[in-house]
Amino acid sequence: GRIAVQVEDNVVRIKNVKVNGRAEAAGDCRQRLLEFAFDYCYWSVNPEAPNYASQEEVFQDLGVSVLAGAAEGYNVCLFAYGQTGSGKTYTMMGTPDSIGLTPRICRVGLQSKPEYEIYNERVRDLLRGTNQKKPPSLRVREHPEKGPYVQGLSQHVVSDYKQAVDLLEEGIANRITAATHVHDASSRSHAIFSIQYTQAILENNLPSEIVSKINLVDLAGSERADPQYCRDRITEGANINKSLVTLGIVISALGIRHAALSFHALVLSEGEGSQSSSLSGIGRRLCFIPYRDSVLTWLLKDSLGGNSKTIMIATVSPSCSSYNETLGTLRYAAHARNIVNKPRVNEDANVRLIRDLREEIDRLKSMLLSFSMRNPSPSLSDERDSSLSDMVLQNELKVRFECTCLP
Ligand SMILES: Nc1ncnc2c1ncn2[C@@H]1O[C@H](COP(=O)(O)OP(=O)(O)OP(=O)(O)O)[C@@H](O)[C@H]1O
Repeated sequence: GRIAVQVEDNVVRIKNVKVNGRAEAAGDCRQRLLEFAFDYCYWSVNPEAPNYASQEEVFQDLGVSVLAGAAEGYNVCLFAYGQTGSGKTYTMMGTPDSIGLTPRICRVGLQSKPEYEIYNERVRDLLRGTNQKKPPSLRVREHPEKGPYVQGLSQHVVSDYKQAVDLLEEGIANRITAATHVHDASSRSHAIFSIQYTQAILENNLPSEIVSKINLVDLAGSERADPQYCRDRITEGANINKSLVTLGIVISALGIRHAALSFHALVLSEGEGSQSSSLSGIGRRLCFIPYRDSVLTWLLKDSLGGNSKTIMIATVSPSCSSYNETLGTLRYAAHARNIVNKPRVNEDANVRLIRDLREEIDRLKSMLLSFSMRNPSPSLSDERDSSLSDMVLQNELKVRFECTCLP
């Protein structure tokens, strides 16, 4: 078809087909070009074009920041969303001649690698190595601190790139088989590659570990995530892809919540406290985030408004014939930009405790020193001295005990 999309720097423009092609009617104020700005925009239609973006360029912009975030100790999530055939799998996995983000990220270093898919709200382990025709579905549970996780998912330790890529290929092969078992195309399932990135470090001469999680998500085609679906429709029919609809609702709700909180902060700064507190109460009620309405959003809870640095890749077809889908995807992505996450470094709890206790010991020791300098007579300072010395001793014992608990 004709090309309806243009990319210039970080702006995507789409020709409004409802206006273009018609003579400009008097009083028709609809825009001929609809514009969306993002952090990065890539054009990959024609390799000869001067602004053609290669897989390497996308990796340098996005993959490197995923690895940098994980190295700093943050959880990171990168997910691809878009219409069927628009290039999600190409971007996330690539082809043998043009490898995508996931194998490039694996190249740099990883420790263990569960891989699973969500199909029709059921989670299946793609690396269990079972010959069963229909692999069993796994349960999703929620840990009070670590968040949602898949119970019983297999973990695979890898020591080099080849092992990682072999696992990746096994998972992709199983994903297709699993989907055909239930008479549907591969794009009807979401694949999540979860990498546990573990760094062994020495902090203050103590061995410690920083564990961060990288989730690389190749979603099913978004054409079912019609914006006209309302929450009630989710419960209708077993074949509706609940996950993508809920993802859309979660993204919108998070955007609204952020806008409501920003408005609340603005009103507060203008000194209208009582009015603003009732407003924030309404905002909270209106902005309930239905993460648990689908397995996908439940598992990605941290990546959407939680403890994670998250990148959303929206893939679109440049063709006029995909106008509605492309516009829908760009609008979803524009909503997703409003989400504010709260990432924090996953510090080893024992190491943090030891650091606090050591700081306390130093503080008590300096108190002891200044006290004995101010009171040179031993009889005066004896009592105070001994209680401070006791505290120092107790803390030193605690530090020794915590050190023995470290891995
Ligand atoms: N930027 C690109 N350059 C070259 N080929 C591409 C590009 N994007 C996609 N393709 C090719 O187009 C076809 C469809 O892409 P892909 O499988 O990645 O779509 P998808 O969005 O994952 O679809 P589905 O939702 O059905 O899984 C593939 O053959 C892929 O190799």
